[in-house]
Amino acid sequence: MTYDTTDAAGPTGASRGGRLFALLYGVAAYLFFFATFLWFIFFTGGILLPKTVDSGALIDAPLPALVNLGLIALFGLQHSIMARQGFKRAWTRVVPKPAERSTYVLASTLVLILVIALWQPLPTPVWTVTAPLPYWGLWALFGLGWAVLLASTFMTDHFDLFGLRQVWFHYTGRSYTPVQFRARWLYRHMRHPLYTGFLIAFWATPEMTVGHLVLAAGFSTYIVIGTLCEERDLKAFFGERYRRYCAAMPRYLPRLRPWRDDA
Ligand SMILES: C[S@@+](CC[C@H](N)C(=O)[O-])C[C@H]1O[C@@H](n2cnc3c(N)ncnc32)[C@H](O)[C@@H]1O
Repeated sequence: MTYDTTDAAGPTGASRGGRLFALLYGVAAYLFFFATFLWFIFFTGGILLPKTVDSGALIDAPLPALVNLGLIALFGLQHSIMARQGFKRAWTRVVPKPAERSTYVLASTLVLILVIALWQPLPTPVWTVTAPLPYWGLWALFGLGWAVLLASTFMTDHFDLFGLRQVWFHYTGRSYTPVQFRARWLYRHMRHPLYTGFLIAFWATPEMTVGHLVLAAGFSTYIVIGTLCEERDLKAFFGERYRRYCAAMPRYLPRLRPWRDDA
């Protein structure tokens, strides 16, 4: 899982210009992702934008719900395939290793833009909450979900997750070291707080439509499948300690008593 950036010819043999280019590429991919993700939050909440989960033009396609499910499947396939070790080995013959994660981030951003742009609104109401207390409570949960998600990225390694740490190490001539197992803050109470944040944000809405339901159910299904794949990889990578963590801690719902590794 490490790659050497300290050979005699310079980090991975790359020139200073090449390393600077990789760094700028990584930063650009990160900013592009972040802006798109903010857009996705507003899209999901149906806030301010002309095209949201519940509005915008229909494209000329039969069964709009199938178009939406296809978009979510595309998102899932891109995420799952590009995260596999075999794919990474093949892919890094084309893309320099230090920029591999940034390229993943860039590809994810492009697919997310496709989801937003081609999403088919299905505005038939499923539930509508108008009483002030639950109405604002659901909006608060919506905000809480995204906040938990963002905060969780900093509880493992935000900068590694989005490829910045990799291009920075490359730029400064340091060898890459993978992020170690972490169980701090929310991760001391549950295994997947980031995914819990997603689940809360997708389902907490005072106005659930058929289109929003397809979004919430589709992405929730992907999250469950993605969790299983991720855990399989993490057990192989982190070993016995992660197995103990899985055996003791719940996946998505917090356990009050924090995790203690007594081994
Ligand atoms: C999108 S994040 C989701 C993390 C976690 N599944 C969650 O929902 O909070 C996926 C990355 O987090 C890393 N990761 C997950 N759990 C971790 C832990 N306890 N310590 C360190 N890294 C972890 C994985 O290696 C993976 O690259």
